[in-house]
Amino acid sequence: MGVLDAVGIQFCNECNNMLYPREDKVNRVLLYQCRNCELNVEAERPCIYVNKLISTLNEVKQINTDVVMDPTLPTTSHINCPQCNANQAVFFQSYSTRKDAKMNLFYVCKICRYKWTCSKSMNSRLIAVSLRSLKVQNVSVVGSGLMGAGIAQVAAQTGHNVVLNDLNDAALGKAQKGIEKSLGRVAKKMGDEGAKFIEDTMSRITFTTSVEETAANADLVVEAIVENLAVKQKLFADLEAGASAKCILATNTSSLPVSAIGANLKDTTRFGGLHFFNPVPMMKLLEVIKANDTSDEVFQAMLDWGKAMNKTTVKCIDTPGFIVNRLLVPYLMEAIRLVERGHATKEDVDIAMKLGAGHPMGPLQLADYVGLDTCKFILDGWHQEYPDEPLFNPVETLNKLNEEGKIGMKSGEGFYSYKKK
Ligand SMILES: CCCCCCC[C@H](O)CC(=O)SCCNC(=O)CCNC(=O)[C@H](O)C(C)(C)COP(=O)([O-])OP(=O)([O-])OC[C@H]1O[C@@H](n2cnc3c(N)ncnc32)[C@H](O)[C@@H]1OP(=O)([O-])[O-]
Ligand SMILES: NC(=O)c1ccc[n+]([C@@H]2O[C@H](COP(=O)([O-])OP(=O)(O)OC[C@H]3O[C@@H](n4cnc5c(N)ncnc54)[C@H](O)[C@@H]3O)[C@@H](O)[C@H]2O)c1
Repeated sequence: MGVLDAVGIQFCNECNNMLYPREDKVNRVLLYQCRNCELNVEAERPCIYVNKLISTLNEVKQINTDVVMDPTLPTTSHINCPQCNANQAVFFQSYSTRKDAKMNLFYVCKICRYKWTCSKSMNSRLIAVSLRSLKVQNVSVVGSGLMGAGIAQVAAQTGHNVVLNDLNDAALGKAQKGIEKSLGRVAKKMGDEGAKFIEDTMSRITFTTSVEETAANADLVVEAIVENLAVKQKLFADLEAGASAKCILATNTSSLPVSAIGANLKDTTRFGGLHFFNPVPMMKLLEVIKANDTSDEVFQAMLDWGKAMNKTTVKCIDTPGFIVNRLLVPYLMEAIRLVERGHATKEDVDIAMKLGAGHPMGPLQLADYVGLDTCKFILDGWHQEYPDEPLFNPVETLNKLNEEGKIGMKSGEGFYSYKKK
């Protein structure tokens, strides 16, 4: 872009008009001020990017695609990119000196950086939605394993500032490599913009072993550590001690009661469940769980954040397995029982469910993918809790494979072998 005056564009929370940056010279801080109402707020960051546009026929060409990194700009998930179809675009209004010029909105895709414009017809709704989702900007993720790394990656991809926490540097190093690898798979579909996309995304993630640093500036903390009630409860006590009063605390548990995990918090209204699916970058669903005390405001903010993460959200109360796992656990276990009874081979069960029910993986493949240790852990827990429910009865083959250390893809063998030949 040529040499243009610097102006950050943000929209007013009160009346949806544009906010203008202004320097408070006495206190030396950057402010955003509305020219329509009284709103006058301190900018979250003392920095604005250049995205002023000259209203000419070539407006779109003049947009600097670096605006996707501008933390002051809203992001919409309600419009799909005409080039790559992703629904994560930053948007802003045109600046025009001509009286007769229509007000246009300009979009830049956060994924492939395609630039486009369209008229302002739908913008009130768009802006309202985006402002709500912007409430959560700083996301901390605790546990950098399979799920935590994926959640951190998607949060960073969608423009959040992310802190990723684990117990030691070895775990964080592994997570970093995993995220880079996954981003590489996404980026290879982006052509020339791919390398920059990886760099930008990685630059938004801070890796730490400090719980204090994890809690300090977070608007939302998502916990994805080991599936153990006491360990999770202790972590949340530590997080609550270091987090701001309005920080939302959420668990990604697969099988434990959400309310029990948050039971010892001083403020249980800010706590709920955010259940992601593996692999997080690919799976489009997020289950949002209202625990016993989750406030309506917190629940809405979690739903909004799910959209900002580019996931489709479904709501569920705090019931075992929520929606997906309540149906998936019996289904996977019934598939194993069917093979145990000798009614069909494991290969045929998997083919049948792929081709006959349209599933991307058959149930035994999926059990291997999830991990047979995880499957057993969930089943045993539910069997203990609900001994009269035959769907949760122990499954012999599952126990045997676990005893043999064949716990699925991650160990190289489960129902199938994944060893490189
Ligand atoms: C007792 C029971 C216990 C239940 C436990 C429940 C656990 C939990 O609570 C709930 C769950 O999560 S339940 C589990 C819920 N999960 C399910 O149900 C999963 C069901 N499975 C699926 O949806 C598909 O098989 C996959 C999406 C996994 C793979 O897709 P595919 O087509 O079969 O095979 P492909 O050839 O490999 O990949 C194709 C392309 O996809 C892309 N890509 C893939 N992974 C990526 C990543 N990590 N990053 C980035 N990109 C990734 C990539 O572009 C790749 O191309 P490339 O050229 O290779 O780079
Ligand atoms: N694997 C799945 O398919 C899946 C899907 C949805 C939800 N979940 C849930 O997500 C959570 C994590 O599962 P995962 O598969 O990512 O596990 P994982 O074993 O891959 O990762 C867990 C990570 O948490 C770290 N950790 C343990 N205690 C910690 C602590 N006190 N502080 C910081 N880090 C700690 C471990 O070092 C490890 O890196 C579990 O609650 C699980 O039920 C798993």
